[in-house]
Amino acid sequence: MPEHFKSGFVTLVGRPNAGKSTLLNAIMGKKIAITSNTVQTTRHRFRAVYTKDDYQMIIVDTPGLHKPHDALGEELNVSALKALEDVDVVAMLIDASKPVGRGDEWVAEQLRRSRAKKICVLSKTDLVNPDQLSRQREAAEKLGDWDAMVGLSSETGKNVDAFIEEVVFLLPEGPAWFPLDMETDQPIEVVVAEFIREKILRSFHDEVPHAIGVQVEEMEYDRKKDLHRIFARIYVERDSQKGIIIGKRGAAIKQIGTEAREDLEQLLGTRVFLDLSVKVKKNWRRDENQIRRFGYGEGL
Ligand SMILES: Nc1nc2c(ncn2[C@@H]2O[C@H](COP(=O)(O)OP(=O)(O)OP(=O)(O)O)[C@@H](O)[C@H]2O)c(=O)[nH]1
Repeated sequence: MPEHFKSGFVTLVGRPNAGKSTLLNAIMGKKIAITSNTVQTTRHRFRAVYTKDDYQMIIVDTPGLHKPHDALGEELNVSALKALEDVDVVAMLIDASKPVGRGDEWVAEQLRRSRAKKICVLSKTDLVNPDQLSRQREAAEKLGDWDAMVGLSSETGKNVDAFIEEVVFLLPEGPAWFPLDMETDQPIEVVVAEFIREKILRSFHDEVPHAIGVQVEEMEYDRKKDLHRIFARIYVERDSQKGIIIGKRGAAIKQIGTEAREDLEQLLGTRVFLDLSVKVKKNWRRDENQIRRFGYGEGL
């Protein structure tokens, strides 16, 4: 290990949809976290490990802070607030294309309790012009006492390196906390289930928004065929939602399967056989045990 190796924990916070998961993927240079336009996509407190010759950055992606409506919502809030404790750097993302509002102020207020170094990230700069960006910068400066401020686009990659440099600058010296070749602390089954859930969120938007949970029931690798066989179950809360997910003559679920398989083949680096089934489980979101079984919220 080089003499001045740096290492530490970084957490990404911000209103739902601010672009936290997309930034995490941009840093990692590959898709690890799922993203979608549906707010509150992220249900896990998820760690990604980014290691280079002279530093290791452990990025904690948190479910967005928001007002809880049900048990799942409460779990997510607890995750988000916990993520602020015991980290070295907090990066607060503010969507450059949306007016700074009460939601951002509330998140910034929560940050004051944290002793971590603070970076303000103006995200999605590809969506605004320079004037809009500088107005946003002024509004963001008023929100907190920042150690650094970066405007970036995870979509185009602009300034993602500059953000990484700022984080590394603020990290303390220390040894690597995780194996050098490790990229995430999630069991592979959880990552696979999340990739499937992403496709459902993207296909249906608001029709079955948060009522779905995905669990991998079985996953095996066939070495001879270089093929993963994955059996996953999609849980919904109502019969009508089951009908929507399956679609006319199974068309919708087939489409989800095709899209998920493409991503999974990239993730796993093998061919994938994917079997999806749908099951109704009434009110699972009010059932803390079921939320933990899925591994959502703080259950991990
Ligand atoms: N144009 C543009 N869109 C972006 C950028 N970053 C994220 N997005 C989009 O913004 C939406 C939300 O991004 P996410 O990364 O899922 O946001 P999040 O903050 O993790 O969301 P939650 O899980 O709800 O907390 C997605 O549709 C992304 O594609 C960016 O740099 N430019």
